Amino acid sequence: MNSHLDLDSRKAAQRVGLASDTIVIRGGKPLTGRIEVRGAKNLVTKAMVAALLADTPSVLKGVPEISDVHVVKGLLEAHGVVVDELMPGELRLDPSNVSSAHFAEINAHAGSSRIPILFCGPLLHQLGEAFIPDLGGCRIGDRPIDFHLNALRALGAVVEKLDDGIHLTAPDGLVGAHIELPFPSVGATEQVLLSAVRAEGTTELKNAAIEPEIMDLIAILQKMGAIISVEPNRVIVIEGVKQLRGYVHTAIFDRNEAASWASAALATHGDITVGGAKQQELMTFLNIYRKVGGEFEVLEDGIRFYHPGTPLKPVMVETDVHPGFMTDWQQPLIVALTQAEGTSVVHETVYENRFGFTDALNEMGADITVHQSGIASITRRVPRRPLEQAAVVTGPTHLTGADVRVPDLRGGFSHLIAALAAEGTSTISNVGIISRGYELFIDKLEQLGADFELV
Ligand SMILES: CC(=O)N[C@H]1[C@@H](OP(=O)(O)OP(=O)(O)OC[C@H]2O[C@@H](n3ccc(=O)[nH]c3=O)[C@H](O)[C@@H]2O)O[C@H](CO)[C@@H](O)[C@@H]1O
Ligand SMILES: C=C(OP(=O)(O)O)C(=O)O
Repeated sequence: MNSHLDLDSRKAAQRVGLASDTIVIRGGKPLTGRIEVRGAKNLVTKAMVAALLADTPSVLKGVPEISDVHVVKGLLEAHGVVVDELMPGELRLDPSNVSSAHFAEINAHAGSSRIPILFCGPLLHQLGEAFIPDLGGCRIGDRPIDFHLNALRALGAVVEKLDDGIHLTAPDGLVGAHIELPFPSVGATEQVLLSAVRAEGTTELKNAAIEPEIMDLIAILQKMGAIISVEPNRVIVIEGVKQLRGYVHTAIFDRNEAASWASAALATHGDITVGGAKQQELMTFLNIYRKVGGEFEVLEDGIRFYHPGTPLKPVMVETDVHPGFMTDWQQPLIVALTQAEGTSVVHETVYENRFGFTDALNEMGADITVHQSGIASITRRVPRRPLEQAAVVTGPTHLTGADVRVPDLRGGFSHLIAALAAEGTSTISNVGIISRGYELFIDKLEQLGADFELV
């Protein structure tokens, strides 16, 4: 992360109630107990943007206390949307008085999250122009926005690059188009949905992403009055409508947070019930969890994940778009794999630089080798991508405490788990970043019996 993000992460930490940016963990104690997960970071933030498309207020339920929500709230408010918290986790978003924002106000959020790029379509519909600040999000690869901009241009937008962001106009309004994404990008699919939904005419999107969070966004847009059909083979057809109304919606649970706590249970020999987790959206994760030797029990209101006490087994994992194994799940799982008996291979096929966090794990005693150009294998299912990487994890290894600095959201969570599993004391700095996507994680660690202090 660059220093700008570090500063942002410190601000984020304060906003979500973290008194400190550094945590000292005394490891070697299993995490046990129950915690709850609420709405997904990767849906809630987009649902908040969708509210901007309506002419009446929306109510979003299950909103987690994470810093990315604060960033989007700030951007919406800068555009005149009134955001009220009706009760904890329930936001009312009123777009009745949408107006242009001062660039300084928007720019205050530069480098904080990736969500600002999704304001393009809604702002073009509401105001006829959009200023978008430079994006943030985890530095796990180049993260270009070419698919977004090409899709917007296909719909009729004119994009002008500025020194510190982009400016868009749509002189003839947005008009439906045929768009094919080079890769089923989550963000670019959402970009097309949020832009085409009020465009004139029909848009056909090929090679669309179909993550559960995208399906939830489509459900929200349908509640608002949109006509969107999800067809076979990653095709989404959007018939533009003139007007949309507000929605009332409970966000899909955060499957990435749930999978992270599941891996924490395995890595620490623990037993964690994740309230709010559901089986269907985690099916691919649960298969790998079972292959590694982790046990789980699907409950009415959550899933219990636990280490059965028998040795863990190595696995081969290929990250992929949905319904594949999500790229955001590999980092915490790799900590558990350091305890498996044998050699695991994790192929990262979505991002080109997502194993930086393994350096700190090696400092703690793990045996992980990253192959920057990936590894070919005849047993591979996911086609090789030019920029992919692979991590070879040999276990079991004895982890001992170390001083580490959080590099990004998921990598940071994996450092927390490693420190909790390790013998001795670890000092982890820059933990504010973890608040981007893990609601009240300090409280949850406390609930699960972790031995730590904030300094
Ligand atoms: C806020 C949010 O929802 N973040 C998620 C979203 O990120 P995000 O929406 O940014 O991820 P994408 O699916 O767009 O990115 C996938 C791949 O496509 C590439 N790409 C993307 C857009 C583009 O214009 N050009 C391009 O080349 C990216 O560099 C990456 O290699 O999906 C990712 C993949 O499931 C998750 O890891 C992130 O947690
Ligand atoms: C990469 C992630 O998020 P973002 O796209 O918000 O950076 C993530 O959630 O792991």
